Amino acid sequence: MGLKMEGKISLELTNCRAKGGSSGFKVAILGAAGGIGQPLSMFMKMNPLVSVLHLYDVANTPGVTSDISHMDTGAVVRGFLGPQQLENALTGMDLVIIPAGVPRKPGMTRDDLFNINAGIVKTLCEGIAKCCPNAIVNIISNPVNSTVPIAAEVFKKAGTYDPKKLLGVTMLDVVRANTFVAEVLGLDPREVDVPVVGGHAGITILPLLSQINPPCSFTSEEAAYLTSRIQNGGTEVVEAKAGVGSATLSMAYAAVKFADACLRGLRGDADVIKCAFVPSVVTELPFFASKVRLGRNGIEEIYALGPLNESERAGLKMAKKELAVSIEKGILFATK
Ligand SMILES: NC(=O)C1=CN([C@@H]2O[C@H](COP(=O)(O)OP(=O)(O)OC[C@H]3O[C@@H](n4cnc5c(N)ncnc54)[C@H](O)[C@@H]3O)[C@@H](O)[C@H]2O)C=CC1
Ligand SMILES: O=C([O-])CC(=O)C(=O)O
Repeated sequence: MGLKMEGKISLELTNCRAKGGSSGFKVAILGAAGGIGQPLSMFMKMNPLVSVLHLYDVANTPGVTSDISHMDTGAVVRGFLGPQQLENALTGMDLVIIPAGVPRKPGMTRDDLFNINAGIVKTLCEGIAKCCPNAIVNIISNPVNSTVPIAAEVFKKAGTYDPKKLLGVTMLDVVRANTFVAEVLGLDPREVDVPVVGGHAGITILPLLSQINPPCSFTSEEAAYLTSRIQNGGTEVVEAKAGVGSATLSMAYAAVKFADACLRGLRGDADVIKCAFVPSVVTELPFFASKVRLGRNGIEEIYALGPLNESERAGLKMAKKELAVSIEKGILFATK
C-alpha cells in the first residue's frame, strides 16, 4: 500500500471517530473567518459547553477550520464555505453567532455599514428560520441597532419568530465600561459590573454609572469622561487601527463571554444575567438594551431600568430618539 493510500485511510479513520461524543451544545459561527470570527471560533473551541462547532463563511473557512480542528479540546469542528453550504452549517444548531459583515474605517459611523450588512444579516437569518428555527441567535454585525430589527422581521415573515431567542450583542460596551471604570477607581476590572443600556452606537450606548456594582460615586468630570469614553470606545479602536478594521480581539472576548452566558442559561444555570439589545417593553421602543436573565428558553426576564440620575435621564431621552430612527430603518428594509 502506497503512502498516498495510507494518508487517505487515516483521514477516513479520523472522520469516523469525529462524532462529537462529548455532551454539549451545537454552535454555528457565521462569518467565522473574519477578524472577530477567527478568535471567536478559537475561544468557542475551548468552551467545554460546546460539543459541535460549525464554522461558516463566504471565504477562507477551510483554512480556519483545519487550523482550529487541531486543538485538543472536546468540540468537533466542521467548516462550511459559501451559500450552498449555509443550510448544512445551520441544521441542528442550538446557538448561532453572527459576526458576518464589513467593519468601519475611520470617519464612518456604524450606520454607514447598513447598506452592505443589512442584506448579509437578512440572508443569514432566512437560513436560520429554515434550518434551525429554535436556535438562540446572537447578532454582532453592525449596525446592531438596525440588524436586530431586521432579524426579527425575517423571523416574523417565516413564522418562526421567538423574541426570547433574539439577542443583539452589546457585551463589548459592558466590557469596556468595566475596564474604564476600574481604571478610574483603581479597582480590578473583574470586580466591577457596569450596566450599559440603550443600543450599540454613539449616544445610544448609555452606561448607568449610578447603578455600578460595587456602589461607587464619581465627580461630574469623571462621569462625563467615562460616559464619553464608553460611548466612543469603538471609534477609539477604529482610529487606532487606522483603516484596517475595528475591534476584533476584545469583541471576540466579549462575544464568547456572552455566548457562554447563553449556553449556561440553556443548560439551566440560575441567575445568568447580562445586558443585551433585545425585543423589549422596558421603554416605548420595540427593541432596547438592558439587563436580561438567560435561561432554558433564551431570555427569561427583562429587567426595568431602575432609578436613573438626572444626566442618565437626559442621556436616555437622546438615546431613544436616535434608536427609534435606526430601529425603523431596519424594519423598513426587511419589510419592503
Ligand atoms: N456588536 C459589536 O459590539 C461589534 C460589532 N462589530 C461588527 O462585526 C462585524 C464583523 O467585523 P470584523 O470581523 O472585524 O470584520 P471582517 O471583515 O474582518 O470579517 C467579516 C467576515 O464576514 C464574512 N462575510 C461577509 N459576507 C458574508 C456572508 N454573506 N456570509 C457569511 N460571512 C460573510 C467575511 O468573509 C469575513 O470573513 C462588522 O459589522 C463590525 O462592525 C465589530 C465590533 C464590535
Ligand atoms: O466601532 C465599531 O465599528 C465596532 C463596534 O461596534 C465596537 O467596537 O463597539
